[in-house]
Amino acid sequence: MSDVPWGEARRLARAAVAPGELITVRLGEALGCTAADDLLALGPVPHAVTSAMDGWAVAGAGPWLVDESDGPLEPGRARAIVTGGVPPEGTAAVLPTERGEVSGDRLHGEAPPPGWHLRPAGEEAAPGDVIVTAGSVLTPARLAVLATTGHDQVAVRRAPLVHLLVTGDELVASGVPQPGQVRDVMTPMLPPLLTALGVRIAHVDRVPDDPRAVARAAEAGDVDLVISAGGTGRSSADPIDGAWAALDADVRFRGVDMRPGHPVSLAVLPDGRPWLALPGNPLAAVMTTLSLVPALVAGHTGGVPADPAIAIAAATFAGRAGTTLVPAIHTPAGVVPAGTSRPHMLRGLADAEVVAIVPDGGIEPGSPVGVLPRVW
Ligand SMILES: Nc1nc2c(c(=O)[nH]1)N[C@H]1C(S)=C(S)[C@@H](COP(=O)(O)OP(=O)(O)OC[C@H]3O[C@@H](n4cnc5c(N)ncnc54)[C@H](O)[C@@H]3O)O[C@H]1N2
Ligand code: MOO
Repeated sequence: MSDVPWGEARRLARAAVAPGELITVRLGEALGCTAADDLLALGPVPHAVTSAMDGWAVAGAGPWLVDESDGPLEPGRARAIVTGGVPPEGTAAVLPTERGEVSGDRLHGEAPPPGWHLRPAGEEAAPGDVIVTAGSVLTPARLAVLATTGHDQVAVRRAPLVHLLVTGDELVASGVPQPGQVRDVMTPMLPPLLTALGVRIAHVDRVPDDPRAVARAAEAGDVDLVISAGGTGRSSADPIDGAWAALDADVRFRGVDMRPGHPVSLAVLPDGRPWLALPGNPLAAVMTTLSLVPALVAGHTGGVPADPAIAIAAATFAGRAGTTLVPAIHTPAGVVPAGTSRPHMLRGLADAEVVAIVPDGGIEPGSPVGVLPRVW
């Protein structure tokens, strides 16, 4: 099986995941879920004409007689109003508190232009406007928009539950590693990184480099996705191939034409759960996570993985064959490589603000380049 192109790997990843269960949740429980349908405004926002200022609703020319009644406002009259208040019928404009002065029973001030500080009904949304499109992740601002337009509950799909397996007999969890040992960076780094990309971490397990142990660990756990780190190679110490063979997994790709990270592979277990196998080199694990996890999440939630943003290169980004992912930083002239970014190194990534997606042949200064936003 030869390496698949980067874009094709993202399509295959999205297609490998069946949509998750459709549920209805109250707004307070919907954060991070994905809207299953287009959501429409249930009423106009604002619901009526409202005042944008504390002050007085006025009608006709001033000075105005300050009126404390409830009925329509007659010309030559003013009535106190607060921000968001519904002005009485007949209001021509709102005079803010700081623009008027009351002496006796009269309000003095410059006549406001008609409609001043009056918000029209439905200015933000008319009933039936699509306010959140199907497939959108429900962020705090989207939940607020749903609340203002009258929603109490929404039909959603939850973020996928993930079982993370970290392989590597050489790994140690604390202290300065001795020769032959490697400090485990995946266990502290991947769960928050994956969470930022829209998954829920159900379990994190360190497993030995033994195909049967890895297969057993992957079978346990009621989750939507399995993600493993390490062991994708072909040596006897690499357990992923053996675990997939033992579980009769359907391999969708074995390797992607990307650097770093070309050994990344994807299979689907007989019970339908996809398993993304990240390579063990730490920067390769992050670059493959950034490349493919959003596509898996989109498959589960019915969303669409965001396209890379576009930045301008302010330096040469050397491209190897296929797609090269390069940690980069912003400068006033554009993005430049972050440095110290070999596949086994994380210092460049730690300082990076974006990851540049460099096509075959590289990018010259002044050219646009796709970038992925920081979640690391
Ligand atoms: N003969 C070949 N050897 C290698 C190839 C190849 O094509 N042919 N590809 C290289 C590339 S590229 C990568 S990436 C790695 C992929 O290796 P594995 O997925 O099998 O990962 P490991 O062998 O388990 O680990 C590789 C490297 O990363 C360190 N590692 C692993 N897990 C962790 C962790 N949790 N924290 C910190 N460091 C970790 C591990 O100790 C190894 O040094 O294969 C290359 N070799
Ligand atoms: O995927 Mo590997 O990083 O190119 O070390």
